[in-house]
Amino acid sequence: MLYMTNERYESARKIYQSIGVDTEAALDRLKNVPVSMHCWQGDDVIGFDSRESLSGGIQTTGNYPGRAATPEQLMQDISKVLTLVPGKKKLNLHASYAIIDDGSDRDSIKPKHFTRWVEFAKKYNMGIDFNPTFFSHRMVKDGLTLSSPDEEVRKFWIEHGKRCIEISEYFANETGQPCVMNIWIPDGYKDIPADRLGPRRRFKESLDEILSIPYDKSKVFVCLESKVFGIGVESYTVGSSEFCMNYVARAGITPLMDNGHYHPTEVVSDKVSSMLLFNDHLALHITRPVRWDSDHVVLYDDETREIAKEIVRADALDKVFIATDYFDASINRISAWITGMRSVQKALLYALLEPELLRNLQNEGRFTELMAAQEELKIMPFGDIWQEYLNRENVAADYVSEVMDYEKKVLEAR
Ligand SMILES: C[C@H](O)[C@H](O)[C@@H](O)C(=O)CO
Ligand SMILES: [Mn+2]
Repeated sequence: MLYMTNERYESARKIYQSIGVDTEAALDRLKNVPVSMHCWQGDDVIGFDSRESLSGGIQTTGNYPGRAATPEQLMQDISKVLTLVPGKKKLNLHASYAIIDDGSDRDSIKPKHFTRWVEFAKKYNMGIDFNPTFFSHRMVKDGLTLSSPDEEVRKFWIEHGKRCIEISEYFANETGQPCVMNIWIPDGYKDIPADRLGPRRRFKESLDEILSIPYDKSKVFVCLESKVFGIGVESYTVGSSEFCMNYVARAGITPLMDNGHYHPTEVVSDKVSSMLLFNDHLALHITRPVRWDSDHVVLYDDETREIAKEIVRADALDKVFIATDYFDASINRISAWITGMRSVQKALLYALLEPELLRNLQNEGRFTELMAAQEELKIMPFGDIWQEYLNRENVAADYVSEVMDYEKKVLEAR
């Protein structure tokens, strides 16, 4: 890896200054933007409660050695990742990562099943975000949870949702940071359904029941995540985009957009501005969809940059809850985490370094110059500013050798 000196930063700073961009302001802002890191990259979304195989139309492919199989191993791996990711982080947990020793099930989990996660988060000054887990469980019947025609099934999952709100509030109280609690259900049908309204009506009523419990809305931000289709659930998804957008608008909760959950030519970057005009907050799951898969490791690619640009241009870094969501078991999982987290942060830095000039060119109808300027920006000395950020955060640029060393010493011994 190339070693870059401070002189390179100084030179890059001046180049950005010449187009009206303050790199110091960008670096100061970036280090305070929380990115919520999903815990489920470390163990292929298996969790510690039911230990059932992964269901819900999502799939982790690959068999790279070293998967975290216990809470201790997962915490150990996350600790390693945290040393190699700069900036402010939150920890994003699924309910299936409860540490249970008393036979409790998902409809009866309690804050006490997460005390070790709270201790862990506090150690690293992290807030915790949370997700009820409506998959990989015996009470998923015919692929359905909150929309099931079976009342017993619905009741079970409604209780799960309620318990998760209580746990979210506990996380917020313990960490002193708000908890973003995201509801996503996998419910849907592989083939053409005979009734599309019924499941959606039942889902709506179930959500109403979950949200009927009192909770502090300044501490817990309940979100609803839509999806277009899942693996084996190709024809009909109960929690479609239209359903979720209408529901959040009516219930006053927060929309969550996962950029792997739309038709392949739709882009979330184009949706951010519309959502921000009508919502106080917007939550994002940043991922990288590839053909049928919604969950490849996030890269520093065009769409990730475009999403970041839209957030920054709208001056919405305080309104958008940014989280990662992907899982890859075909490569070193620690590296997958770091690559994805750093990619989001690089995209945010790129966005923070965008000159105001671009907007002016658009408003003045100078589209030829706008296109040329956007192309030129791509070859600005961005890498030197990123390197400076890593230096200031005391994080090594070359994470791969550290990860390989960890693989040899820790992962291979599992
Ligand atoms: C673990 C899931 O990926 C996650 O909770 C959900 O957000 C999703 O994106 C399902 O496709
Ligand atoms: Mn998601």
